[in-house]
Amino acid sequence: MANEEEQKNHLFGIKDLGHKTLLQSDALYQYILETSVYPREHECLKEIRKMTAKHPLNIMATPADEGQLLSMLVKLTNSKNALEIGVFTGYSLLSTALALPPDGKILALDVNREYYELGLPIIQKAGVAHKIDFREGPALPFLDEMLKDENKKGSLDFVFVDADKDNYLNYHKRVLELVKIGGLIGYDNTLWAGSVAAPPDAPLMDYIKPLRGHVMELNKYLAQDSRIEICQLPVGDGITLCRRII
Ligand SMILES: C[S@@+](CC[C@H](N)C(=O)[O-])C[C@H]1O[C@@H](n2cnc3c(N)ncnc32)[C@H](O)[C@@H]1O
Repeated sequence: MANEEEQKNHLFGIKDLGHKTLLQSDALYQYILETSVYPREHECLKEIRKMTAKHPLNIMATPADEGQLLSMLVKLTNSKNALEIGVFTGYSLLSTALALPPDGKILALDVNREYYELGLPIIQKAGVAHKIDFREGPALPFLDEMLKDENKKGSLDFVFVDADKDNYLNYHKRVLELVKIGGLIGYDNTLWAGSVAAPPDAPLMDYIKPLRGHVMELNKYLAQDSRIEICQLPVGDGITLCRRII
């Protein structure tokens, strides 16, 4: 029978992991979803989530707790002009669009319009399609075009990047010029299924392996970039929030 100190340590996961952590099990994650996320999830977000769950690439979808975080961040920052890179069927896009004020705008970039069109009827039903400017194509050249317009520099309040991980550093260089001082950028998947902390020779899934180095390089870069303040959260697959300070 464990003594009181051991029981306390076990409860908080300190004994097993050597540090404080909350998410010790899938059951705890389900608890968060069922207690704090799903009861407050907009009906149309539920609909996109359930429709996307049937898609063969459903692993790409932004999870509902992360959508809730994005919504909170958009509101806390009083964001009006947003950008999303990597739309898929639109869960994070709809979360953001719903959180923006009635005259808010979000530019949404994705190489694949077909994914977006799966969620579009639901976005229209939610009454926020007028806030969205969707553009099909690779994001980098689009950002380069935007940067040619001096008026676009510093024009964004909020950016969410959730696309090709090997381009995140390229996105960072550009997006940091497009976001205003005090604006927020969220980079998704910065824990990359936990692989960033795995030993170099650990067996990794095929889609994880080739991009792990890029995610680790991004994390190092963001940590030393004096133009931003950062906060890496273990929500979803890891999201690093960057606030532009200069
Ligand atoms: C992880 S999914 C995005 C998930 C989405 N945020 C959600 O809420 O479900 C990544 C998306 O990035 C898009 N993508 C990949 N490479 C891209 C690129 N170079 N430019 C723009 N979009 C890209 C893919 O088509 C895919 O829809």
